[in-house]
Amino acid sequence: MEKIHYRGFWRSLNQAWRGLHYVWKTEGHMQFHAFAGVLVLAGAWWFRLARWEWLLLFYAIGSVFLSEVLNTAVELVVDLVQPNFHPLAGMAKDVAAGAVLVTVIQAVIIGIGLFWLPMWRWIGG
Ligand SMILES: Nc1ncnc2c1ncn2[C@@H]1O[C@H](COP(=O)(O)OP(=O)(O)OP(=O)(O)O)[C@@H](O)[C@H]1O
Repeated sequence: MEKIHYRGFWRSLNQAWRGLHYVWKTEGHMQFHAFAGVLVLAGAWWFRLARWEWLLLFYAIGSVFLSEVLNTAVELVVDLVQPNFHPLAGMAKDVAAGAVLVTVIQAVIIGIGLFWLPMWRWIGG
């Protein structure tokens, strides 16, 4: 019984990983978000941000990744159920894209809030 649970766990993990791999391969935006995330974390290291600031950045970056993954899932389902043009299909995709925009705006606001002071000091302001 335990063994079946164990196998189920690894299979689920493998399926989730396959989903993430699909998003990475097919969504150029995801690669851009990852690149931006790495830059932001490098900035956090450079400016020696506090631990709580790192946590906030991870939260912001994770939110963007999460919304992009869910957006891709919505696009796939919409294309599956409505491959032809339909206003509702388009709106469903637009709404899902709106979720990504919300998290990106949130991340930008968090980034500005955390970085403006260290950057201001760094440029000698
Ligand atoms: N079946 C459809 N019916 C009507 N409009 C659609 C349909 N599919 C897509 N659209 C419109 O085209 C836009 C782009 O859809 P598409 O599937 O190309 O997403 P995408 O450009 O790949 O998005 P992303 O860049 O986030 O991956 C949607 O936001 C929607 O407005």
